[in-house]
Amino acid sequence: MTAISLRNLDISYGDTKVVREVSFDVAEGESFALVGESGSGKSTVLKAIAGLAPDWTGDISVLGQPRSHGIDRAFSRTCQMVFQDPYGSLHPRKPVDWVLREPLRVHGIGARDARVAEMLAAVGLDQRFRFRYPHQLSGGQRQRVAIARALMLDPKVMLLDEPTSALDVSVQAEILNLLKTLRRDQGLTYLMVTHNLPVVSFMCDRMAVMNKGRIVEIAPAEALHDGAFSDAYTQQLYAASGGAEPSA
Ligand SMILES: Nc1ncnc2c1ncn2[C@@H]1O[C@H](COP(=O)(O)OP(=O)(O)OP(=O)(O)O)[C@@H](O)[C@H]1O
Repeated sequence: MTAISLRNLDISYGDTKVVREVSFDVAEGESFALVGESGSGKSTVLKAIAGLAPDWTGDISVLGQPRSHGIDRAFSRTCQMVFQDPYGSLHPRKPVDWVLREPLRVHGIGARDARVAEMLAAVGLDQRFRFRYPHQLSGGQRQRVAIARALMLDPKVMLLDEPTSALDVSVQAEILNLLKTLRRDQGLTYLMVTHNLPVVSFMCDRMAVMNKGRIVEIAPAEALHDGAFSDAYTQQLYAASGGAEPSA
């Protein structure tokens, strides 16, 4: 089954169109990367899927469910987003326990204690972390909490926006390994934005390359082993990265 389907997606901020005619499918269970230079529109595509981009046209569907404009509760149960800066999804004055329960409260779901314990364990945090505040956590621990929060509603699709680029290199590897394990154990589909080709090589099955708001090439991640890309822009990106051997 197709997990994410985008057709002719155009996205604007005011009068400026920043994403043009973007179409691709991500299969269920697949890990798919969106790569490209800064400003090419990668994060904006994720935001539109998550309902955070105000002005878009085209078709977005997740697991066969079309996305409407604005807040879509049913949609957010199946599809959750993790941001580069985990502070974005953690309330600075609330403890981890509160942060993890919040999505359940919003959706009126019970069995909260057990779910909090289960998700903390799934991201490798001990139960004592429930009572810590975001400022008492390391960057890697904050990102683990943000991932646990995203998983609280048992989503099938995760939108990952540079989930490790704000972290130290050794912590990046830990979080990438965690994401890999969670994908396998929870049967998740990933759509991941990154500018880091080694991360694509380590984490992803396929990648779409964006340049100035458009997709210029969709290729299997294996192409990163020998740089066998058909598009000139992709070849340039590959050369600029100095190759793409896995980093973790
Ligand atoms: N809230 C906003 N208002 C106006 N323009 C925006 C807004 N957010 C992004 N843009 C513009 O949209 C374009 C695409 O931005 P986007 O963040 O999607 O790029 P990106 O490829 O994810 O870049 P990066 O890798 O730097 O995050 C850029 O020109 C950016 O300046």
